[in-house]
Amino acid sequence: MLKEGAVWALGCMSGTSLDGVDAALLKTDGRRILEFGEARYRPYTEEERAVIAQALGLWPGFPEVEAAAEVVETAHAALLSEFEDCDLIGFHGQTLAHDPRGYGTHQAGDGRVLAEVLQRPVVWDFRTSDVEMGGEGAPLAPFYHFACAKFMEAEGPVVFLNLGGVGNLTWVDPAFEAPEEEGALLAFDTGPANAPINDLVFQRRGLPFDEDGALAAQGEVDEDLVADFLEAAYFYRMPPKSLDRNDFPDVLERVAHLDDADAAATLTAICAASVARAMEHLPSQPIGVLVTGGGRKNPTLMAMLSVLLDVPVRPVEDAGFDGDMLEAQAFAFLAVRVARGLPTSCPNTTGVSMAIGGGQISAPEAAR
Ligand SMILES: Nc1ncnc2c1ncn2[C@@H]1O[C@H](COP(=O)(O)OP(=O)(O)OP(=O)(O)O)[C@@H](O)[C@H]1O
Ligand SMILES: CC(=O)N[C@H]1[C@@H]2OC[C@@H](O2)[C@@H](O)[C@@H]1O[C@H](C)C(=O)O
Repeated sequence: MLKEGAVWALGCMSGTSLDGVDAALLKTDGRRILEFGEARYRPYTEEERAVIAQALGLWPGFPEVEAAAEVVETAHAALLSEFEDCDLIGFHGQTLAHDPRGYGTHQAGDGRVLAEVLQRPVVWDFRTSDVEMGGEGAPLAPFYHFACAKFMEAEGPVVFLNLGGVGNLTWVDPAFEAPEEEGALLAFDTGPANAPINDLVFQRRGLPFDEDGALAAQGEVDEDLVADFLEAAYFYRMPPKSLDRNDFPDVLERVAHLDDADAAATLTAICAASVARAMEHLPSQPIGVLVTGGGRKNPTLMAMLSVLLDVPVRPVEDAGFDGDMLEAQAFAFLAVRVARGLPTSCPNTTGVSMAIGGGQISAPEAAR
């Protein structure tokens, strides 16, 4: 179905912080990054965000989930139709609930709908088969991080740290040759990242996030509270492991007695400390940590990470990448891998029993 060699894939991601949809074009053969293309962002309107938020934690069958799926499909169709052309679309959708050891994982949005609207083949539902095969279903960006490490010609193991609503990291050793699933990677979710900070400043100040970490910078960290938080069982589990956005439901209650600035500082420190704890699991010390996702724009968080980690902490821009679009590019890359029958996860990235390729491919009816 897909032509041979390198193709232009359009990847899109609607992340756990519910801010909007990122979409980016990537030229790739599913193994290497050949060229970066146009990228665009479409924020959700307040109404759209509210519809999605209503469905968080719910599973298919609830009317809230159907309503959220419609919002997700409409927003993606509007954004993706602004792009000139592509060979294939990688559509992540919006995670509403993630419980790999229980109910499974669910990303709202139907790839078949997008294939019809956009008249392009769409790869979607990337996580289900990994969970069915015993994996965590997340994180899935690691195979793309491997390609990024090769692209930047990293001189040793590097860590890609994504600070979105939830944090996740990939340790990758670019010295390995493909097949990369045989040891070049270790990946897992680190802990809560921006989601609790956003929730706090929204509750207390009606703001969407702590811009530039300004509020946290004025506060004092309650170190006992941070240490106590890190006693949660999740931080003692060996990776691979993954989180749902709401896996720490009491995190805001824990800071309820603190004033706004101290609470923001303490939640920011919880994010940094959980990353530091995660680094203890790595096979070897990386030469640096490259930070992607919105958290890299929070100088207070970046400063805390620099203090806690023994290696340089830099935004991915320092290595030539676009930290707002890395995840969208990852799903472009993964879409091509799915179409080519290449694996998208392996035991060291999701804990799946063997390297497997997830995802469904839906072609528009006229092309079938
Ligand atoms: N200037 C800034 N100062 C502080 N925080 C910021 C800034 N810009 C973005 N952020 C934070 O980054 C968040 C968005 O990050 P991002 O877009 O990486 O999340 P996401 O992709 O939805 O999440 P995930 O990777 O978990 O799916 C915002 O909600 C906010 O908390
Ligand atoms: C289930 C799910 O959607 N997980 C997301 C979420 O957001 C960050 C972290 O938790 C990561 O595990 C994952 O996203 C990235 C893109 C991934 O799969 O690599």
